[in-house]
Amino acid sequence: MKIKIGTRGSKLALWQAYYVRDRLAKDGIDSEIITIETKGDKILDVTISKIGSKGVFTEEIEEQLQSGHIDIAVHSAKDMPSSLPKGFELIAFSEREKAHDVLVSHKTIDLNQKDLVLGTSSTRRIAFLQKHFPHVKTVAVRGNLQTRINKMKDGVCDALWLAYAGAHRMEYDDMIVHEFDEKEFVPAVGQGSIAIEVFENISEDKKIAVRKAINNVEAETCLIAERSFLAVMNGGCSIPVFGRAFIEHEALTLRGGIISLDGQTQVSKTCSCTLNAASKAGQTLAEYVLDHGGKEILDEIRKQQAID
Ligand SMILES: NCc1[nH]cc(CCC(=O)O)c1CC(=O)O
Repeated sequence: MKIKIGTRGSKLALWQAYYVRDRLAKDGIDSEIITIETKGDKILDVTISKIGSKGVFTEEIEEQLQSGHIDIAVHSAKDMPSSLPKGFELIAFSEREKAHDVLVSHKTIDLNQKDLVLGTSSTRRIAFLQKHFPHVKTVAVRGNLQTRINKMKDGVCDALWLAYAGAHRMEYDDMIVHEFDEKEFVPAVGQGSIAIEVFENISEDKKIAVRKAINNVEAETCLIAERSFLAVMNGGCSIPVFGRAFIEHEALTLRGGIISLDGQTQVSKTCSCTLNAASKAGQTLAEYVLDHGGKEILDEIRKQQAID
């Protein structure tokens, strides 16, 4: 059996693809990596929230899955929309890296510093910043991590606000100058996990083998909770929705919510449930958040984004 692995061509995407290749190799499965360029890689001059459409990093890859040119696609779980086009499915989630956010810089950073500028285009991060450090400015810095680091060194910003997982995988540990507490700066749904996507035409043999080699049941259970939360919140990547589940003592805890773009209003809640109730817990949590002010925040954001 040989598995054709599709991936984006960025260094982080390739890291993830190599990780998957190595896991498959441990099970004696041969594989080949095929890189695919996506809209999200090509359009670098506007923020992702302005490109707007869901799946800017996934569409071209899904075409290759559908045509059978690749068997599986490797993604950052965080980049995956909560509902996939018909016939597509996530069949495995890798063991999770630490899910929190960090600041990466070539100099020391003091978040209380007046004229500080942070590089991020994530609405979730900008909203959290407005809430906790309203004096700090942000600037959108797009491109792969290496490009962003170079732009920062050129003076575009003082530090980049990144997922620890990406910074660590790209070996920028030495440049991590601040670690955000994930209880307050709750990560995006899926952050730190790698997801395997397939199309329904894949053979059952391949599907079982890939799942066995890659899937981590704990991560999968957490991702089921987070993604069912996201599905009900109906948030694309341009909505400041956050969600993070973890497992402790055989119970699942899920924290999730939404924050207004100006950081003034946040609706969030933490709940616990048994492991087999993960999907239901995500749904119930989202319904709670929407009913307790989340719906108004979402409507307001949609109105603003329609004007932009
Ligand atoms: N938004 C793009 C993206 N998708 C996944 C990661 C990081 C790695 C991960 O969480 O899997 C990043 C960069 C970032 O947010 O810093």
